[in-house]
Amino acid sequence: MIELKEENIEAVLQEAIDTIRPQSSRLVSITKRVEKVDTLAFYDVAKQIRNERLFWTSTAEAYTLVGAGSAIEIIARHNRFETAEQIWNNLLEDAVSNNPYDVPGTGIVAIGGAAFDPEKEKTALWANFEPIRFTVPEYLLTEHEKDYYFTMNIVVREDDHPRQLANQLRREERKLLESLPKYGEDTHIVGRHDISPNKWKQTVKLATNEIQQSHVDKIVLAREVRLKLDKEADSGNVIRKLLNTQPNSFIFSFEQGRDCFIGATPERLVKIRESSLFSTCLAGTAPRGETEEDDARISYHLFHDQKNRGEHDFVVQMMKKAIESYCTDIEIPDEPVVYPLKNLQHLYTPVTARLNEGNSILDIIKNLHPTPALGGTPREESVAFIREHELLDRGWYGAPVGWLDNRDNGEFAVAIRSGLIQGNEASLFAGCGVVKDSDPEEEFEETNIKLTPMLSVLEGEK
Ligand SMILES: C=C(O[C@@H]1C=C(C(=O)O)C=C[C@H]1O)C(=O)O
Ligand SMILES: [Mg+2]
Repeated sequence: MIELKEENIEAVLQEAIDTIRPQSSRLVSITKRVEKVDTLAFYDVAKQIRNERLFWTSTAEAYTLVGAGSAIEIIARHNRFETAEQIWNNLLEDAVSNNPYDVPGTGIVAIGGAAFDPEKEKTALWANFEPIRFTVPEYLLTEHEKDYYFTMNIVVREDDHPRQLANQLRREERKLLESLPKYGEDTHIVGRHDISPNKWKQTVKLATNEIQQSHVDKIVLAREVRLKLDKEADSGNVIRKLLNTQPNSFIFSFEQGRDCFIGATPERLVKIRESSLFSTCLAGTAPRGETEEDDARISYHLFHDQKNRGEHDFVVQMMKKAIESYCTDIEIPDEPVVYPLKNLQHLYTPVTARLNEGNSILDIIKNLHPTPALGGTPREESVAFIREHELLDRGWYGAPVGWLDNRDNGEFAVAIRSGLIQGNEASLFAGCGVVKDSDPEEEFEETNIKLTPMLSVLEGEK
């Protein structure tokens, strides 16, 4: 990759075009620091110029990425992680980057996600979501420690005119950066259809039988709820409400035309910064209490409950084993803590480690996904059970979503507490870890509380 230090867009484009290989194209990326921008206003106005929008925020760190349009798409079907990595590396080799800032998530950044299980038959619901897909947005806004950066990614060809391109970029930049926040209307739920609750409970029973009779220890089973809304949902407004109601979460949106996969997940899969690795084990669930006392009592119970501790421990053990092969200095506390969210609380164990050289974030995701928090343990058997018995196409639900940049930074979360919105309809998803002594009614109730965050924003609360 060529790194340029040139302020003038036209000159950067000219130089990239002058040195292009004949009959080829090349990515040019230009980053600058800008005044404070309202990230939701940027997201909102983006829909006027492109029909693809992306949003990612880590609320705990006030870190946000907002993307508009798509300069490059990385799509892979077979050997999806390796293929995506190869396309990404080839792209970077020939790209021109003009980014004077050493800030994670600026410059050439690919944002995207993957399907939970590419071997499960895909239904029409997820037609627009590939087994793996990353987008390098045409326009990217990065908020990092209260500073704002704007990146333009342009694919140039040898017969392009730098001045024309630069003029268009400046026009669209002005539009994106100078808009005022404006939100779409709230929706209300006018129809709800839980897909086959009784059959789902029978599948939980089947899973507990399987666990009791075989060497399988845990199987995560999810279900789907179909909603009808009184109007088309505005994803910017949904994001705003998730930001208001779901602290300690990763709030994400992947929108293409009428399809929008959106959610607020508390579960980090992996974060890489300067070869430090951060991950989390999150499994074991209880509701929040009505009063402080009640809440403390529930939390105490969750912490001491053998069934939940078992569910959690399978994730910790797997995580330990998985990262040992590519990390040193691994630190995992012996006991979880209780992690409170707005509608529920989880058992939570943080993981930190130092990443050995030569491992990319895509290698790690490939190794970790699915953890026993979303698949089960052992991995192959539990995923095979899900593939055979679960009554839905998970699509991107339960799978990694996030971003990586050209300086080996990146972060991925597990896409739970989420839904696929399509105009005035939506599918929400929630699952839970089934272990040997799981009770189908209780697990069903657990999925209900996990659906609450998305249900309440689609019902127009806050
Ligand atoms: C599968 C989901 O959540 C997972 C299952 C949990 C559990 O069963 O206790 C807890 C957190 C997540 O690991 C979901 O929210 O859909
Ligand atoms: Mg559970």
